[in-house]
Amino acid sequence: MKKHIEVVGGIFIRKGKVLASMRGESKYAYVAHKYEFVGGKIEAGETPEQALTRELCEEMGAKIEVISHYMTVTHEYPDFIVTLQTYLCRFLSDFQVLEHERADFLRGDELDENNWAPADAPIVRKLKSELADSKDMR
Ligand SMILES: Nc1nc2c([nH]c(=O)n2[C@H]2C[C@H](O)[C@@H](COP(=O)(O)OP(=O)(O)OP(=O)(O)O)O2)c(=O)[nH]1
Repeated sequence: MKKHIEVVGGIFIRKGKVLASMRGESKYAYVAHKYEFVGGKIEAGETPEQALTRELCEEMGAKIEVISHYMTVTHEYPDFIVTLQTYLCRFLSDFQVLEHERADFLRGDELDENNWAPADAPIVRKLKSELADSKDMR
């Protein structure tokens, strides 16, 4: 049976642009050099919010506020199954790109699900349509 992992990702929107962090090399080719939401695996005993706060400190040296749940998807990869919970967040401090290959703030019209980890595609599509439609997301 495939391993099922629980992952949390933070969605940071600034001036209508979404933070997209690019993973570097990976033993799984389908996520290598793809954009993802900054975050990682939820450890035993952690809430998703606690995991996000810990991961943002580790990966970006940042303090954050978790605002609200955005969307959860479950996706089956060739080697494992991931349930990815995403939350809208905001930075309470500066941040640095410590563990990713790069990080970019992308406009809605620059969000292309093909550049993202495959599990993220439905979330990227929702963000793209909401950024196009609504001023609330800005
Ligand atoms: N962080 C993150 N991971 C994602 C996303 N989409 C997606 O498929 N994943 C996958 C890639 C990884 O295989 C897995 C997350 O594991 P990870 O390696 O980042 O977790 P971690 O930071 O706890 O790392 P580690 O302790 O295992 O080294 O989930 C996403 O948007 N954000």
